[in-house]
Amino acid sequence: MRNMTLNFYLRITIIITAFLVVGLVFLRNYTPYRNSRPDVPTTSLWLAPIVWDGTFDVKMIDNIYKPKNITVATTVFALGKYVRFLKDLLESAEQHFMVGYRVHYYVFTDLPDKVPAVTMGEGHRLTVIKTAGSNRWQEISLRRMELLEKLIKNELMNKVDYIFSLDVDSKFYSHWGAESLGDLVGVLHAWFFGSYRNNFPYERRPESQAYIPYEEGDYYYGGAVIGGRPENVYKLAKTCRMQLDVDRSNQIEAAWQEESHLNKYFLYNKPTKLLSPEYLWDDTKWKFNHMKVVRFSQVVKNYAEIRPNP
Ligand SMILES: CC(=O)N[C@H]1[C@@H](OP(=O)(O)OP(=O)(O)OC[C@H]2O[C@@H](n3ccc(=O)[nH]c3=O)[C@H](O)[C@@H]2O)O[C@H](CO)[C@H](O)[C@@H]1O
Ligand SMILES: [Mn+2]
Repeated sequence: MRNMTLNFYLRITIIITAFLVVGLVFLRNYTPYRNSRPDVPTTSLWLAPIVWDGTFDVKMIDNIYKPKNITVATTVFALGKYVRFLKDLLESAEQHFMVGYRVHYYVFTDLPDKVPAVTMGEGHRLTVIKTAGSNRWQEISLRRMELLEKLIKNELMNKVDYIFSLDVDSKFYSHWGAESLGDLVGVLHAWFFGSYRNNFPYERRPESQAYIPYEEGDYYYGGAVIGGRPENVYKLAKTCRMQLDVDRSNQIEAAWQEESHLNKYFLYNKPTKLLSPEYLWDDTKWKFNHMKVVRFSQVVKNYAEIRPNP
């Protein structure tokens, strides 16, 4: 008799435990309101989403964006020896970048013959734009703002839905889709994410238009990824170009060229969407636990060998 009661209580306990376990698993996996990434900030202080793996559902995102039939223009600058990065960048982009959406790459180069023939996926195409080279890498990097401004004004405005400008010395390693789209998009620089703002390498000389005082600043944004709607990217590129012009006439060049001006711009014109360092990693960097996936990364390069000047 005593054994039977014990058995009975044991069974009840097993059944209740089973219900609890199933319930907890259900809550963890199926509650749409759970915070799936408690280990990282997923919004900025102005409530712009910060895109991390686990914070979005690709299928839901595609259901929203696919019917819109959008076109994403993507600019890449490959001047001088940097043309060698095009092959890997474009081939990996064709595997991972905006697959299933219309993409129009614009490759700016002084060496059009060296642009590799890469097979484009459906709806993807590429236009080469011949551009003058320079013997200063700083000049090449910062002139991107001016050329982007012109391209948008002459070609892209009212024609494409979104724009990305990407560094060429990079490679895609994993999915980069419509979750990255927004009105104005910036990326959190891998090396400075989580760092105190007085450590950010903003331009600190008040004589420069890119100046940011130590007590200001939200994030340090990478210059390698800029995105958004054409009218917003146009305003950004034009403003940065004008600030670069003022600096030039005052014979001052910001610490990190157009990246410094971009950071100043984003301080006063907050991006509406922030991409986590998953979208701009660095192949040389040690990975933290919160980095579940690397989508796009700067490849290892020998600066002395590849750049036209030190
Ligand atoms: C990861 C990241 O955020 N990188 C930024 C950083 O250093 P980086 O070390 O990434 O700069 P970089 O040498 O890659 O130059 C930026 C880009 O300019 C182009 N280029 C440069 C030199 C050259 O000879 N030919 C050529 O085509 C190319 O598209 C390259 O990707 O700071 C730069 C400005 O100082 C830019 O803001 C970069 O975007
Ligand atoms: Mn780069």
